[in-house]
Amino acid sequence: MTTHLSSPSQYLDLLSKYDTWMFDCDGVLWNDDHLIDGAIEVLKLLRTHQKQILFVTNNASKSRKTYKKKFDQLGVEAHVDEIFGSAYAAAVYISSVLKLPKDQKVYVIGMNGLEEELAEEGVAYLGGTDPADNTLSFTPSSVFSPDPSVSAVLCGLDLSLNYTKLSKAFTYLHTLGPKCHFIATNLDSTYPAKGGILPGAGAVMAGLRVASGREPVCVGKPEATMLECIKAKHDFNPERTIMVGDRLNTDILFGQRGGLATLLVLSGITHLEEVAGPNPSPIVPTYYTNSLGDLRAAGGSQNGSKIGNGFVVNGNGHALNGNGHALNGNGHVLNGNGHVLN
Ligand SMILES: C[C@H](OP(=O)(O)O)C(=O)O
Ligand SMILES: [Mg+2]
Repeated sequence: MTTHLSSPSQYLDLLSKYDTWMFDCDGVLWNDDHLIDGAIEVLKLLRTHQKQILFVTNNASKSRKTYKKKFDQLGVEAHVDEIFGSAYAAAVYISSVLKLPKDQKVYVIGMNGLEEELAEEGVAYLGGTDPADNTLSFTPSSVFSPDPSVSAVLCGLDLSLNYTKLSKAFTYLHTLGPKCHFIATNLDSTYPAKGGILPGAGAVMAGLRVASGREPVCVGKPEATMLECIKAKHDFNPERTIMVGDRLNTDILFGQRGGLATLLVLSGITHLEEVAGPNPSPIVPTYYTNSLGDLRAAGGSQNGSKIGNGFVVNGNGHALNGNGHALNGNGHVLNGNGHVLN
């Protein structure tokens, strides 16, 4: 059973319940470079309450360092060691879980964020943003001769996807068979962009999955690898940790599998009907609300200020009714001492 958050006291309750707040990025903090209204204020509110903040994104287009620049540009306080992306998770997986021998290489379908994280982890790679692979001209007669040192194919969001990359990645998977690891940064079918949605990493690698007949190992949400990367760097109590996301089959499932509470926001991929019915998803978040900005109500917003859901709140964070009387979480009118008026 999920709880729809709608009153200041419910948001306040969330603040007291959880010490560690893990945030998905696309669809929660921003859509492309368009900040979600109130996101900055809520993150500041959480930091003033000494909450542990972590960012957990499936978007493999940027490295942690490049994400830090995006946070800075958007005015969102974030520290590199708080940022976990699927590009980082993929590099750690290859170096520390697969323990790919140093003389072996990874063929990459992906962007420079993925290459930066592989390089940081000392993983040799080819493909990716190499100009020789980023060409639209292809000679179908010639199947290229694979690099004998390649023993893994890694696929992530690639805005420059083309047939050359697809055919090279396929050739490694097809000729080497099970000896060639097939790894996906994430399988998101789409991602939220300003004004709509666009094909995600899952769509980028669909052709490779069909042609090779193989399913990749996914390192991004909802899989555990990302949480293992976080645990390797940060201590936190799962029982007092909440994962905030916009996609049920990645963010919310990731939280559930990690034993975390989950808060779904409707500012990205998921629509209200998928959580409130009439035919809700079997993936049920602990809580849901319209947008991260709704949590401003937990901060004792300035008297009379509007918050998410259209509530006007007083200085104690209590919503006001049409006559300016404060209400509790159940909508009962409170007296000046916060007691319910009979
Ligand atoms: C949508 C996803 O990013 P996230 O929502 O995990 O930040 C992605 O860009 O594939
Ligand atoms: Mg998202």
